Amino acid sequence: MSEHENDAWSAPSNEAIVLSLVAPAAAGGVKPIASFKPKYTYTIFNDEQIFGYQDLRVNIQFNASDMRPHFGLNYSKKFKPTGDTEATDLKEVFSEYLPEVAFQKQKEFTAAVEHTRTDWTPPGKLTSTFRKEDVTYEVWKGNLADPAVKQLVNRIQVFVPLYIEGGTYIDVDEPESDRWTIFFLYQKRPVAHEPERLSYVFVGYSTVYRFFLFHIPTPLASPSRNKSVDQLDFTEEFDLSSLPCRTRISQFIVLPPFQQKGIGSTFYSILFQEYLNHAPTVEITVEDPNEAFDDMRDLTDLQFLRRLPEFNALHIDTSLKIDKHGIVPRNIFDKAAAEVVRRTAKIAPRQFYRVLEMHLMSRLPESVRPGIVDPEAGEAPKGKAVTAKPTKEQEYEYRLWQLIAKKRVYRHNKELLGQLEMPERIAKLTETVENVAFDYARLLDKAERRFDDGEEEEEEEDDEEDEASDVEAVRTGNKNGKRKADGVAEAEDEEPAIKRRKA
Ligand SMILES: CC(=O)SCCNC(=O)CCNC(=O)[C@H](O)C(C)(C)COP(=O)(O)OP(=O)(O)OC[C@H]1O[C@@H](n2cnc3c(N)ncnc32)[C@H](O)[C@@H]1OP(=O)(O)O
Repeated sequence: MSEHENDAWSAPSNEAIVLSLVAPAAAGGVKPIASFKPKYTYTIFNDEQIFGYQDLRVNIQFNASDMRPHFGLNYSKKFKPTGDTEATDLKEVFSEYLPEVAFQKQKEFTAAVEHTRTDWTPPGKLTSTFRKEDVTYEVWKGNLADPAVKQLVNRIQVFVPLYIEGGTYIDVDEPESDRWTIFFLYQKRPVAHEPERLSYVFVGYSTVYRFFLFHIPTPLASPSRNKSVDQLDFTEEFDLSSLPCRTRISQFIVLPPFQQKGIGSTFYSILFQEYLNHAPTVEITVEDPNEAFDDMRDLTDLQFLRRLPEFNALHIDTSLKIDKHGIVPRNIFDKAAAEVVRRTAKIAPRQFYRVLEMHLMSRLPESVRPGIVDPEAGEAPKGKAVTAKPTKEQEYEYRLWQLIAKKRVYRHNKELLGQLEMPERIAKLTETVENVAFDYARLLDKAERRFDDGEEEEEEEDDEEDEASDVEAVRTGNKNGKRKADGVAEAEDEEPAIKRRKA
């Protein structure tokens, strides 16, 4: 087949697939509430192209409440098989991603939507309610071992490959499925033809996994955690869920129609609060976050930490004297006090110390505080007031801040650094810390704009100190992605790799 003919029968899958949330219509049948396109389809279709149809539309409808899916196809012409070439069997392709119920007849789907129980509620337990723009949202929490939770997860997992780059399905049948907690986020909106009645509309969800901690960190947060697994008496009956654990947010999705409204940030804060109050959780981590999630998390963590007086009390000790050619002092800020805040806040070390750096940077005198300047483009600082020339003391404070950042960046990239010659290292570290500062300035600017507009009122390392001086460097650096800016994308924490199994 010629390239031209091939093109005539190919459709971009990101365009051809249309997802929609539907609800019962007043006059019978179903009506769409929201329609949206996938972001990624490369794990499903080579080159994100579907072969064999003209005017193709793949309609994946979901009953907005229980998320029962329906798979439908529309096209004007289908390619007639020639030799080994035939149209992609779309039903077969999607049967790997959608549960069987999706392939029932449209009539059956419509009847099921029409007959959704009026008292239907999401599975699990209602844990939180909040309002945004006069709309009520509810967060429901359930365990994957609950069949109703499992059924709903099976229906919505298709959003993972469609919206999370590199995201994989969770194995709903794994023997220890009870280690998964699922948070469902729903909107409650009035039914069009019965305004006094409210119905549920699915907005997003998050999956959270519990890792048992085999080594209990010190100091212990409470005497009840004063056990390691070796010390437990397995002849006694005990509740495994009471063991100290690290809680990891694995997948987190807000569907496109609900994005950019502050809903994701609120949902994340609710999850975070849930585990702050959960005694066995020692640390809350996130699995392989992307940049959008990182931004949302940085701003939310910063806002949360700034509410803690002990965090606000952390400062750069400008009385410290540093020797240009000596080692970096240990206590440019009070490390012991910071560690107490970190453990109380249950934030993983790398995330906590990044947010602390960002906060300390925001407290630098304006004359030396990095602004939103692209160090590569050499732009002028955006919106930065023209300030007086910094004093020597101010410059010294800024140098101390740089040392904090350089030390952390260096430590996280030690192996790579070892491969560079000293002059190259110095240059790379300096450049990377400039990029980190640029990224912090970008985030602080967002934080200022977001938290000043009243939006929030709606809401209810190892001990080893390296002796790196500030003349050392990292190999990689990317000005916009902080993970890249910090060099190697290292794991946020260390834990047994027992979770991911593709269904
Ligand atoms: C661990 C993981 O799973 S990583 C993968 C994360 N998930 C994905 O990438 C899946 C697809 N994407 C999503 O699900 C969502 O986009 C998320 C979860 C990343 C973010 O959710 P959202 O609800 O859009 O977040 P939220 O609205 O709080 O913040 C996003 C933006 O809206 C802005 N915003 C915040 N509040 C408001 C508001 N009230 N009005 C308008 N905009 C707002 C924020 O400042 C932010 O701006 P930015 O894009 O410049 O950073």
